[in-house]
Amino acid sequence: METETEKLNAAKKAITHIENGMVVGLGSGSTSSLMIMLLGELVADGLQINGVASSLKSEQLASKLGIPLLPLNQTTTIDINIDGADEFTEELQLIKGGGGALLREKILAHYSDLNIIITDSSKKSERLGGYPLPLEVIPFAEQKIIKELKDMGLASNLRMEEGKVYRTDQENSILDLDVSNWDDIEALENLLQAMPGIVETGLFLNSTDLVIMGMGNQTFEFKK
Ligand SMILES: O=C[C@H](O)[C@H](O)[C@H](O)COP(=O)(O)O
Repeated sequence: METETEKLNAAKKAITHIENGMVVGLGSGSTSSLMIMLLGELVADGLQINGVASSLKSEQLASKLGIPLLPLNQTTTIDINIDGADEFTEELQLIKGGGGALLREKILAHYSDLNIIITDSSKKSERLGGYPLPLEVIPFAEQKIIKELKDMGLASNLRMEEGKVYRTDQENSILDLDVSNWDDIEALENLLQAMPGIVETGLFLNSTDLVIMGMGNQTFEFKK
């Protein structure tokens, strides 16, 4: 219950950054869903914005609430992008993709002028790796990638859902990688990005401008 309040308070704070006429990136996950619901209320009250969704789930929720949506390719700019995270540090580095939406989320973060992350207090960490790192991989190569990662000393699990291999919005697989013993996270990102078949990683190392974290009844901000 407290976690829900923390998420909601962070979402409330984040939407104060949204102004009339903006193009708004809509993140994915439970915290982003709260933000989209609040945004839906503002739109119903007359706020004029266009959203760009980072997942089919967020797209469906936003459509249901009457938030006008644009495909990314039809935008000239995304003024603000509001999204959640699975883990963050005070250096504004993140692990994302617990809900499998990391690829589109990373694309939106790249093309946005301002990136705001909203979380509850359980997401704050001294160093990344407490949460398994999601990797979006091409199914064709998933077993090869699992083996190569194992040879690098990295254990990974193929994500499953209801007894079947989980599929992303792009019909790819997710490997959840244990990076808790890996010290140099930047070097790891470079290694993973260089492996054919890994489409994207859930490491968001340089894109975030502001993290708004709910804690109890308060919110705390971490910025660059
Ligand atoms: O793929 C999912 C996203 O990266 C989410 O933003 C992340 O998993 C956090 O989700 P939640 O707000 O539900 O904790």
